[in-house]
Amino acid sequence: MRAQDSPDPDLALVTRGLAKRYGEKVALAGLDLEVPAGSFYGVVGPNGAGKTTALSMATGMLRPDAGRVWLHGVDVWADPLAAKSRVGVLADGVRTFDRLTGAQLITYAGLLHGLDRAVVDERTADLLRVMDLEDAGRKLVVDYSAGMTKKVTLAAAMVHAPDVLVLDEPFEAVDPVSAANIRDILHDYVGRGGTVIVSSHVMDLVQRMCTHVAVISDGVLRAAGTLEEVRAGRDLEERFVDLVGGRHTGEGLAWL
Ligand SMILES: Nc1ncnc2c1ncn2[C@@H]1O[C@H](COP(=O)(O)OP(=O)(O)OP(=O)(O)O)[C@@H](O)[C@H]1O
Repeated sequence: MRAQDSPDPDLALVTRGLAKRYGEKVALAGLDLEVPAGSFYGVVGPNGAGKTTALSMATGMLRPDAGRVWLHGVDVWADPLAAKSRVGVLADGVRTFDRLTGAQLITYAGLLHGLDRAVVDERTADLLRVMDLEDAGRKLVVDYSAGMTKKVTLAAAMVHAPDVLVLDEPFEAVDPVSAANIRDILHDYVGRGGTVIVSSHVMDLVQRMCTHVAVISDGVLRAAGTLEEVRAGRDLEERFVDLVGGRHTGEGLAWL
C-alpha cells in the first residue's frame, strides 16, 4: 500500500471520493470527509441529501460505486471484519431481529462480535438499565414502540465497545428524557476518547451536542469543519438554509 493510501489512524473516519448513484440519480457525488478521533460529528442535510447513503458506505453496509473509506486507518472495504470490530452502527429504517426480546437482541449482537458470554450478560444488563428498558428487556422487540426500538438497537450497536459510533437519526421518536440520557451516555463516551458520528435534522440538537459538522445537499458536501467554522458566527439553522437553499418565498397554499 502506498503511503498516501493509508490515512492517519488517529482520524476516526476518512472518506475519499465516495460516490453512489441509483440509476440516473446521483445520491453522493464524491465525498471527502475527515472525522477526528474524539469528536462529536454531526452530518446534516435536507431530506434526500445523501446522508444515509454516505453513512451506509462509510460503515461497510452499502458498496460504493467509487471512492474509499478508512476507519482508524483500516480500509473498510478491503478489510471489513477488522473495520466492523471498531465501529458500532445504528442504521435508519433497517429491520432488526424483532422476534427476539430486547435482552436477546443485545446479547446476540455481543456474541456475534465474539465477546465472552459473561461479559455480554453484564453489558446487556448495564445497557438495558441506562436505556430505561429493564422491564422491556423481557418483551419481544416487535412489540416495542418506535422509540424503544431505537434505544435497543442503539444498545446493540454499543455492546462491543467500539471506537466509533455511527448513528443515523438516533433521537428520532425518542422521548425527551431518554434523549437526554442518551446524550449523556454519548458525551461520556466521547470524553473517554470515543468518536460519535450522528446524522440529524434537528439543528438545535446538533448545535448543542456536536463539536464538528458536515453539511451535505444534493449529494455534495457544502461545508465541513468545527461547529464554529461552519456556523461562521451565525445560528446553525440560518447557515444551513444559506448553504442548502430551498426556502419558499412565493405563495403558499392559498386554498388551505
Ligand atoms: N435504494 C435506493 N434506490 C433508489 N434511490 C435511492 C435509494 N436509496 C436512496 N435513494 C435516493 O438517493 C438519494 C439520497 O438518499 P439518502 O437516503 O441517502 O438521503 P438522506 O440524506 O439520508 O435523506 P433523509 O434525511 O430523508 O433520510 C435520494 O434522492 C433517494 O431518493
